Amino acid sequence: MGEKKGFFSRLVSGLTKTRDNIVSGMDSIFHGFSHIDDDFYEELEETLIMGDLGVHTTIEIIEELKEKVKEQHIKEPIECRELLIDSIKKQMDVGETAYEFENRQSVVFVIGVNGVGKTTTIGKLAGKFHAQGKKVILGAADTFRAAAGEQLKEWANRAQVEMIGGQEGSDPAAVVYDAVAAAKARKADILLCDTAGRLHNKKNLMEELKKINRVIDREYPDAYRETLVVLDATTGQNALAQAKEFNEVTDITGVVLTKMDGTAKGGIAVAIQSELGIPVKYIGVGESIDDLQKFNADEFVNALFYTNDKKEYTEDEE
Ligand SMILES: Nc1nc2c(ncn2[C@@H]2O[C@H](COP(=O)(O)OP(=O)(O)OP(=O)(O)O)[C@@H](O)[C@H]2O)c(=O)[nH]1
Repeated sequence: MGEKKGFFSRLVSGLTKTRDNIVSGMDSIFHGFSHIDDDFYEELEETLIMGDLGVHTTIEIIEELKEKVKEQHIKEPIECRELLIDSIKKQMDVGETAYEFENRQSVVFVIGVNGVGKTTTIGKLAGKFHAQGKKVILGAADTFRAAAGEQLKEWANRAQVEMIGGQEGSDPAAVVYDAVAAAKARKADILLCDTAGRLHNKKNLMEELKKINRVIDREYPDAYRETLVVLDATTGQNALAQAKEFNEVTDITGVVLTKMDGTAKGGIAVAIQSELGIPVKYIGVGESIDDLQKFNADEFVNALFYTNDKKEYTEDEE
């Protein structure tokens, strides 16, 4: 394995396509227009929407830009660049992102539809926490899909953590009950539960999550709760729609955005934080166990727009 690059430079290289999609388009508008007019705003708007920032967020960003241009008597299109960057950061502001569950005795529910990278993400999280010396248990409560348990077991082995459950067709709440018993018996720090992600039947999903929650209320009341929804960044607006639907079913405390390596649709991170007010807590940047990073909105925007700035950010856990 090659030497690990710093967080910032890895982000910079991983976001190449997203940058090409959003920033290059914007920069050619800034340079292509000689003055600020309606066409200029329209083209910018189109670029941001095409860049997956979301219609609602884009409109707010453009409105804010128009106000600032007026207030500050700005004449040159290029002067809008910094204003736009600030505005995107402001849209993404969801306050400080809490990772309390990492340092408390906790139960983490991981939800997401098939194929988004849920199992991989759980494996990566388990590997990360295990490497930090934490005791981790995996609860294989996605019992609906055939082979989900086996796949999770492979990740449990890779991360060197114990997995409970995994039998296709068993009751998810029963798996969680067993996993909680194991977590208590082994004094686990973090219980990571793979939970189902069937969105086509929201009512059932809601009931299932409620039932699982009741088990935890009863059996493990002191455990800190975290609910992460896993979304595939390459699906763009579809990921945003999924997040909205899951948020109607349960209280999501964070998003994991997978496949950020090499996608042109990384702008979806802006839409998620802006339109849902939910922090993206981690991003997946590859298929192997250490390809998961904590997400920081300001650094993300900086990595998109200030590519020449090769600051080496290092994550404390790395
Ligand atoms: N490039 C890249 N691929 C990823 C990432 N995360 C997951 N994948 C790949 O995406 C595919 C689907 O991942 P899974 O973890 O199996 O997805 P899942 O959501 O658990 O899907 P089911 O098991 O079908 O429910 C696999 O080939 C993973 O290797 C990532 O961050 N980057």
